[in-house]
Amino acid sequence: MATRSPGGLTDFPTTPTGTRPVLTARDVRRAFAGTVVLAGVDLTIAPGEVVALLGGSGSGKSTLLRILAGLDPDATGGISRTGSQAVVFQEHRLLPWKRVADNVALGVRRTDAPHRVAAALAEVGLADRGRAWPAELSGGQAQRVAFARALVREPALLLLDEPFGALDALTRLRMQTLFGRLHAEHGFAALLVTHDVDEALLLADRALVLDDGRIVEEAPVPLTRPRAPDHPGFGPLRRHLLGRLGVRSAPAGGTDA
Ligand SMILES: Nc1ncnc2c1ncn2[C@@H]1O[C@H](COP(=O)(O)OP(=O)(O)OP(=O)(O)O)[C@@H](O)[C@H]1O
Repeated sequence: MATRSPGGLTDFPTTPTGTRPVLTARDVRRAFAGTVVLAGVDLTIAPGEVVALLGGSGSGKSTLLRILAGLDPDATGGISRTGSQAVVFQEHRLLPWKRVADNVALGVRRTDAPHRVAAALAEVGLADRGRAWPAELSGGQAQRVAFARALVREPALLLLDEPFGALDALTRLRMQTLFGRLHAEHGFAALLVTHDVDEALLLADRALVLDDGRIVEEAPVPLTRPRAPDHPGFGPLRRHLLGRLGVRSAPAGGTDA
């Protein structure tokens, strides 16, 4: 980020529970060749909080996530982070010339790495695939490895850019369940970029809608977990969020914006 260093952001507020946020972003702006994509975005994520970022195609979700991940030096604004973070993209981004365990080990530099890599692979249900090559995995398995590579860093914040977007419907559902379990066990915070309102309602504590370069909606999702896709509490929230996304009717399922 161009304008402020993390050390200069000590005046940023605490969360409603009084804890220090894992991420605070203030007045984030980005334009490409004179076209404004982000026109001043503010965002605070509390420890353990899952925030879904919804928005139409081209609304700037991935741009914002890349900025928050520190991958866009040309953006402006202020960003403050507490703790480590890890990113999972829609594509697994595994190195094809490294075995699965070695890919996961890229996330960790400590001397107990082999033990932690094995534990992370077990957590995503791939304890026996450490010696496999990425090309030998299904799409869903490869994405599990991407999650293991992120988990092994013990992140305070996971930044997720459509992590289930390339998977078939059944695998996607399984991965959403896995995410819910990992979140319950590890307590990381997450920013989940998604097109899918139902995915946001299934996984998030709060859903944001990005439109015209700004956060135009911030809806708490105060539903108990575990949640299922047919959760009775989804209806009004789904209709509300779809309305904010400019979608009039809200058929059950298939709610991609
Ligand atoms: N490196 C770049 N150079 C030029 N324009 C870009 C660049 N990256 C993003 N954009 C533009 O910024 C806008 C927002 O893109 P972004 O990928 O952030 O949207 P998105 O909400 O993630 O979209 P989708 O849901 O379709 O992935 C788009 O108009 C896109 O063309």
